[in-house]
Amino acid sequence: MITFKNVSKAYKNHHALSDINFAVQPGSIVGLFGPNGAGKTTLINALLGMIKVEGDIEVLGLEPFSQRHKLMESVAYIADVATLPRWITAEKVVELFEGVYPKFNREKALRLIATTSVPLNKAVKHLSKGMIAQLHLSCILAIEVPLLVLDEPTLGLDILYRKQFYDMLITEFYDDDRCIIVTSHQIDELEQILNNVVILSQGKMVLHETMDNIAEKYVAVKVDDSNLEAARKLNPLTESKGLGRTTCIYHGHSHETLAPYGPLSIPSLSDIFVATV
Ligand SMILES: Nc1ncnc2c1ncn2[C@@H]1O[C@H](COP(=O)(O)OP(=O)(O)OP(=O)(O)O)[C@@H](O)[C@H]1O
Repeated sequence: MITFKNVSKAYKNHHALSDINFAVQPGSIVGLFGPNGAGKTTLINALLGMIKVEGDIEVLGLEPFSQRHKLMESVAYIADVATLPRWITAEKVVELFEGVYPKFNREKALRLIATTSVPLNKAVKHLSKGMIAQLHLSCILAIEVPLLVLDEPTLGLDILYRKQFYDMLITEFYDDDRCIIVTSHQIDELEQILNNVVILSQGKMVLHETMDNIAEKYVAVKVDDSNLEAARKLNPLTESKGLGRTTCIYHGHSHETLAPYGPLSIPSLSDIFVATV
């Protein structure tokens, strides 16, 4: 669905993206992570044809920059859920989405809104932030496009709404023919729903793996302090100190090689993030 070949973007002397290569298949839910300034928004802007870049990008068979108008018929892009015009009613928000997105399914949106506590006749400014998020989310999930791009969608929402957001994304939007790209700084919350991970650092792609490969290639070992010197000889990516034990993250060693140094586990995505960035 998406192919990036040798994609770079420079602003004056600063490389916001450097030689990015990756491909995304239908059915992918891709987590796009990176520290502040890593290039995530630039990558999304390139993907949506909002900026001109060096290299080749193909999204749904189109070249985004020159064919953006056509591409936008098949893409929904949402940054920051819970930012809707405050002066219109919830019902008018549904109309607004219908006007903006050709593939908006009004009946689905109304059905999803009916499962929330959002009253259709109330102005957005009279709804709580959580209700606004539910309203926005119900509308987003009713856009029937193959590609959904979410840039920090749950910013400012509490943990319950964030969880509900991701649950609904899977149950109400996802299927094998669609693709979701989502950026967030809350890495571990997304871990359960992703099947692909891209990590950027200083404009470079430092990791692009399926979640299955990550579970195979990365191992966390709780090493007793008495074993630490020996464990260090295997070049852990990171070490984090605990009481009497140090957790070392390794890449590319077999479980047999690492087992003598302590109990093994799959590292969390945030541990891998820290280790790679
Ligand atoms: N229009 C622009 N002009 C000049 N520099 C820019 C422009 N847009 C982005 N940059 C620079 O490119 C780099 C990548 O920025 P980008 O916004 O893509 O990062 P990000 O990963 O989305 O960061 P954050 O997590 O903070 O939103 C940054 O150093 C930024 O200052």
